[in-house]
Amino acid sequence: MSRTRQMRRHARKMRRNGLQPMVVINGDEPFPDLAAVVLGRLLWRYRSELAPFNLMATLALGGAVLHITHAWWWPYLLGVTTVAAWLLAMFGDRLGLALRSERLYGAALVMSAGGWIAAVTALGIAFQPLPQVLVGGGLLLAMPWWAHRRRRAKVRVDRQIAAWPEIAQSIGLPGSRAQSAVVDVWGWRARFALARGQTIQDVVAKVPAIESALGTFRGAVRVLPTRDDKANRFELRVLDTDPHADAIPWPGPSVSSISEPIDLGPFEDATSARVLLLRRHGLIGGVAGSGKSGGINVLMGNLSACRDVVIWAIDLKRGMELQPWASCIDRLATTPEQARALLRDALAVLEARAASLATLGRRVWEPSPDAPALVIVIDEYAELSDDATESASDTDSIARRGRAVAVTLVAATQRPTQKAMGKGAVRSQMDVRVSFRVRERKDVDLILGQGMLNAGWHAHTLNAPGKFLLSAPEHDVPRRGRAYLLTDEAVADAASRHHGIRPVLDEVSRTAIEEAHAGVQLRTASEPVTAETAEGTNRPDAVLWAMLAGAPDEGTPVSHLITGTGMSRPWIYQRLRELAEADRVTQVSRGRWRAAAEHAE
Ligand SMILES: Nc1ncnc2c1ncn2[C@@H]1O[C@H](COP(=O)(O)OP(=O)(O)OP(=O)(O)O)[C@@H](O)[C@H]1O
Repeated sequence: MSRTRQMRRHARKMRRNGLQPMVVINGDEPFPDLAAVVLGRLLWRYRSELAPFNLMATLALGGAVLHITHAWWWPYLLGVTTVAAWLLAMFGDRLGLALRSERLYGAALVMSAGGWIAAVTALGIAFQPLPQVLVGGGLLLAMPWWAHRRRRAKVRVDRQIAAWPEIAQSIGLPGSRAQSAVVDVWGWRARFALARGQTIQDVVAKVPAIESALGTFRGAVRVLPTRDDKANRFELRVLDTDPHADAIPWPGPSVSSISEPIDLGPFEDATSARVLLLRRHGLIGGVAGSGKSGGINVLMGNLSACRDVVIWAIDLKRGMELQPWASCIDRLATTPEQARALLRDALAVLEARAASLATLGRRVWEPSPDAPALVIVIDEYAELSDDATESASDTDSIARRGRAVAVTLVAATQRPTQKAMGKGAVRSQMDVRVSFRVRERKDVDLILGQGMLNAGWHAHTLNAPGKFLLSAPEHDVPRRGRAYLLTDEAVADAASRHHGIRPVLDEVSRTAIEEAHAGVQLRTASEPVTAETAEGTNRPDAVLWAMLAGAPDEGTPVSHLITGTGMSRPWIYQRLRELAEADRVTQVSRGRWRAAAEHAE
């Protein structure tokens, strides 16, 4: 056995015994052998950084050989390169190039490398200025590679994983080994296999030692069971940055359907706080300034991106909070009367849907763009129960019976006391509870449910706006989350993007509302409604018709129809479409409408 192999065996044995091997150079050992080993190690360790030089060398060698053996191949090489670059630019995301810039870089690299090798195949490696182009172009294209954040993070993780056997040895978990690792926005996570007899509890007990060995900040390491729940596996999450250190900008909607769980923001371990709202009601609580409205913005950003949800909203703070979403809200109530009418209509929808399901022999309403779920968002619920006390029985019925027919209530309030929540059972029907910071310990039980404070749900200790605890059927342990923050621009941008995809209520629900407005459905021309009589009834359809029938020759602008009826733009357009189909209204000019001549007053 050579001396080098003997030394390596010795070093391995020392490592097994928890000792660091030392390199001893003695006179007998040929120096070049050792230098080659060190060089080999360095090349391997820095292989990612050196990849551009590797590629350049491979291209030079490959080109030189091809020129000698297959010089006539150059047109094929060029063709293959062009197709490969195009495929990469179009479908590179399937190969893990998630960003457009990454795909374009990949395509540019393939095109340059392929173009160069085709040129060398045809003309030879010494043809001027091909060698200069290789070096210059290679260095230029290497810059983005060296600068790429995710690549650098991956290299760092690979090195930490490679060092794991030594770390495991020194913290008393010898024999555990890494199986896979991925880099994410906040850091990295890896799956580990444990040695015989070791348990996940052993690893949890070693978390501070792992943090020290990896050189992270305190609290950066989480140890979790793996998805398959195997007793001899664990997942290690390592955070490079504390996800809750700063406000977290909203990355955009996480859903396109109400049947998917909505991402409210990351938990401290950087996993997403995702929660399903379909067939559930939600309660959002917390003191003024704790971030409730921010939480509602995240919900609105996601709900408005769903083609199978119609959003109604009640905002008795004069629509201050929800007004920016008005273009996506099918119906927005900002006065107690409008709120009462809205809830009455929601109950009518609920009952009609229940009857329709019974007729069809179906148990639940499956939301789709043609039969959307109805989500009613109520900002500051206490104001509703103060100013519209008669609505309590409607909200109660919706809370108790809304689930099967996909009519959902989401209520925000500072303190959901029995008084603030009205007399009914609304609070007890809320399956999703989000608690932002509360003032007093006893408020925890008010928002999250009896006994939650003692079970460790300490919402009174949340220390920054937007931080929350989430209780839902799939979230039964207290974990701190931080809601994404939507700036005013993000709200305006999302509202204008989602405005065009908003669905309207289905036929069953619309008919139910119209029937609930008994006596004030759209009148025929023979029984016209005047603006005065219609206003007295506060019925949007009737007001709309009265405004159209009394419109001047140049028509009434849609903006006036919105203000007059108190309804949303989509609602107005839907009605105008229906009336136009029945030849009852005409569009005089862009955005101006009036009743058809024979119906006008
Ligand atoms: N997720 C968040 N991340 C960071 N900062 C936030 C977050 N949510 C809210 N804030 C900050 O806290 C301030 C108050 O938030 P917000 O208006 O949402 O509170 P609120 O609980 O709705 O208060 P109120 O009941 O008075 O309306 C905001 O102006 C914002 O600067």
